[in-house]
Amino acid sequence: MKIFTARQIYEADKSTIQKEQIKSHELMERAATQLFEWMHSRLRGTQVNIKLFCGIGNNGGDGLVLARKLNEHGYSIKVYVVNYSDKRSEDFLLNLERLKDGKVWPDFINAESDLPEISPNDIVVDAIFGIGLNRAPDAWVGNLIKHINSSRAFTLSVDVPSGLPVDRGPWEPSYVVNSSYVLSFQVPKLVFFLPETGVYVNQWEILDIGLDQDYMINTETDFELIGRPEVLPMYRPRLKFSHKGTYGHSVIVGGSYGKIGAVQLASNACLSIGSGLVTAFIPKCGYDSLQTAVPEVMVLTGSREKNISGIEIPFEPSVVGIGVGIGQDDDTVSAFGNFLKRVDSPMVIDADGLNILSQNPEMLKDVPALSILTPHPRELERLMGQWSSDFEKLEKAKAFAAHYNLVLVIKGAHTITIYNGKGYVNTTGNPGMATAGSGDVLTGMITGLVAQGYSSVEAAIFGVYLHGLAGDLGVSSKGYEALKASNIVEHIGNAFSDVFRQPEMEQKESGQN
Ligand SMILES: NC(=O)C1=CN([C@@H]2O[C@H](COP(=O)(O)OP(=O)(O)OC[C@H]3O[C@@H](n4cnc5c(N)ncnc54)[C@H](O)[C@@H]3O)[C@@H](O)[C@H]2O)[C@@H](O)CC1
Ligand SMILES: Nc1ncnc2c1ncn2[C@@H]1O[C@H](COP(=O)(O)OP(=O)(O)O)[C@@H](O)[C@H]1O
Ligand SMILES: [K+]
Repeated sequence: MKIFTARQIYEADKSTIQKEQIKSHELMERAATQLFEWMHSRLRGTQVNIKLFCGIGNNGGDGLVLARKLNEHGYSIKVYVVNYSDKRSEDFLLNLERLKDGKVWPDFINAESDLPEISPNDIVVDAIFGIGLNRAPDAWVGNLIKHINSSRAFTLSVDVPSGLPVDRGPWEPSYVVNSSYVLSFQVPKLVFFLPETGVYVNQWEILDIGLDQDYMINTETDFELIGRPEVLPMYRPRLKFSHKGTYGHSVIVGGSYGKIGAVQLASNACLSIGSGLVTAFIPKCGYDSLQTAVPEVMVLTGSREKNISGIEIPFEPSVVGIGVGIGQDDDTVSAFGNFLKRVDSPMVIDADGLNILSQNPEMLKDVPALSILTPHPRELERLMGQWSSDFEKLEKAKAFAAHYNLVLVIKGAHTITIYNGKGYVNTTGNPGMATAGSGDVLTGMITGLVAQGYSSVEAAIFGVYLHGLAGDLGVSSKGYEALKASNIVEHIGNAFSDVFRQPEMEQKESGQN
């Protein structure tokens, strides 16, 4: 699913109005009807106090239409107009009159007003700012937002949490509504998925308001949300007359004394995702344990006992995944540098492999084109320097990936794969996966997909998706705290099956942060 910028959403809006020959207030009515139906189908007339905070633009207009409909259906509502500017939008004004026609009289809040009482049992509708926010809210509006946040009432945000700009980080983090639930029009917004701004969104759902499909289909976006519909077409079915050679021979290079488990996890994951053959290249000390732990994996050892000082692979691997548990011994660093010079097919580089590149940036030019680098945020910072916001991080990552012609997998709660100027935002995974070794599993999975003939970018996107899904399935039996990286490996097969499961009903895009 494409992720549009605010500018593109306004264009889609305009295009819809032109094509359908409708007025903008009719589109607002359509959007707010969706909001109403969402609430009504859940509340079914429950007599709870609903407090609607409406700005003076179109987001506020949506809130006023919703208020009118709730009132018509007998809900107990109170409307507050947050009067932050004189420039009221036409559709806001039209709907203010319509609301008054229904005998609902909003309270107008300005800088001098007392803060209205909000009980934890109320439902707050947050329609103060939408995607039109273009500067920091004034201090008094910010204080109102803080007041809403401290009320502990269930807070339903219209389109976006108020105070959260959609194309940059917030000016003042405490002036952003902490939404319990965001009902976002037509398309998800990138900020829902970034670590700095995703924290304002507990759960989100898309409401289809029928924006112009031609525009949506034909407009290129810089980011895409990756769910089941996006990965299904990537799947390469296994062929009846295939054999293990059909699915590639992966080599996992890594490990050092005390960190052989990383290679065990990666090579086990590599097998479980379907690589025909897997060989691990490790220092001598890991031989017995690895052979015992994963008998299906072949093991090659270097000449040293505790770390790798030279990498010799006596056959042509389909792909190499390198770096997990490898350490940064001087001899390992030079072995890694020499190896890079000798290999020219794409590889997967993780963990200390990335740290070695950061310490020795001259090696970057030897990384084969289309290699996949899988840094967590600290490793990414070492690779490309600091950033001041998530948006800057993404721009820097795009430039870095383009400069070296690489695929960059930025790991996190919503892992983002960067390639060729685009970002692919993953939707699977959970905080149970914040556990030792889960990154090693991902390295093995992506390596195993490349071995089977997936392109680098597909292997990264599909591997990240399956990894998160395996983690989600693991959590359903283990719980968040007890989930271990090896449980993720155990669920790789179930993750494949889940991709092909027929959804019980037509899937709506929604998510939980
Ligand atoms: N494009 C769509 O798909 C649709 C959008 N609609 C709604 O329209 C919203 C966008 O409405 P608007 O463009 O009117 O913008 P907003 O309602 O988000 O903001 C209102 C106006 O306030 C001003 N403003 C921005 N930051 C401010 C600040 N810090 N202090 C004071 N004033 C500030 C701006 O001039 C802005 O246009 C969407 O979020 C959505 O809720 C719906 O009505 C219908 C369809
Ligand atoms: N809160 C979270 N939500 C979803 N996925 C997560 C979360 N925390 C970590 N992960 C995933 O777990 C993996 C952790 O990788 P990494 O930090 O390299 O671990 P390690 O070095 O221990 O193997 C990444 O794929 C990341 O996306
Ligand atoms: K809002």
